[in-house]
Amino acid sequence: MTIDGVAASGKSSVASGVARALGIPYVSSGLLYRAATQLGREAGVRLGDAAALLTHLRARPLRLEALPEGNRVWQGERDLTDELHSSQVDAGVSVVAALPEVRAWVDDQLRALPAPFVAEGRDMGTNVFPQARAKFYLTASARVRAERRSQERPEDVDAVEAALIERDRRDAGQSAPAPDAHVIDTGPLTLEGVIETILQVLPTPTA
Ligand SMILES: Nc1ncnc2c1ncn2[C@@H]1O[C@H](COP(=O)(O)OP(=O)(O)OP(=O)(O)O)[C@@H](O)[C@H]1O
Ligand SMILES: Nc1ccn([C@@H]2O[C@H](COP(=O)(O)O)[C@@H](O)[C@H]2O)c(=O)n1
Repeated sequence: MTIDGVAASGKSSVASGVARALGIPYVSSGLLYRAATQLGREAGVRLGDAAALLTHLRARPLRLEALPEGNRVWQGERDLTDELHSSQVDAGVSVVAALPEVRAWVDDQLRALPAPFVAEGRDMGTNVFPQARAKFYLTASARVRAERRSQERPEDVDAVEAALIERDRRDAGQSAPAPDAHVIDTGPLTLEGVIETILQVLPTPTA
């Protein structure tokens, strides 16, 4: 199944909860875009330079570890995960994610993972796993999302809201609900409420 949605709509928290209830892993595609961005920044590669970025990424392959409590990204023995949710990465990641070559690099890694799993991101239901048996798309107002996200960032809520709106604008080309997705406004719901809503509409597995 797939869970897509706008920035900070609750995708990874919800995917983790749903996956745990189902006893399967979840995979956070955004982490791979974030890792590509962070590694490009570190190496001084211009973020819009797909060829230079991919040469750099292919020389040091990444591994996405689909832990139920939170995915982690490794490069060899180095765990990059805790560096990937900074405001600097937030600000650069949409440039990297707009590159078709980087999208193909991420999609290949996701499609190589052993099923079943819950995939979360922007285009999981539309592009990467169009055959998924259940698809969800999470939304909430920018203000609600900023109030939640500002608990996790040093910036104030207005600055967080402006950054979320800008990231949504830049991501709009690859972030849309699949025609067969259930769209859920998480604004009035608790995290547990969103997870429960999804579990209730999941189709029963057929024999
Ligand atoms: N329904 C909800 N009610 C209250 N808080 C929520 C809800 N959903 C998510 N949150 C909180 O909002 C914050 C953002 O959630 P999360 O990181 O899961 O979003 P995301 O869509 O994966 O974000 P990003 O797009 O930046 O990766 C977290 O602090 C999470 O606990
Ligand atoms: N399927 C996806 C997932 C992510 N992106 C890009 O990565 C950024 C970070 O993703 P988060 O889920 O961690 O917010 C996001 O802003 C997109 O630019 C994507 O393009 N496709």
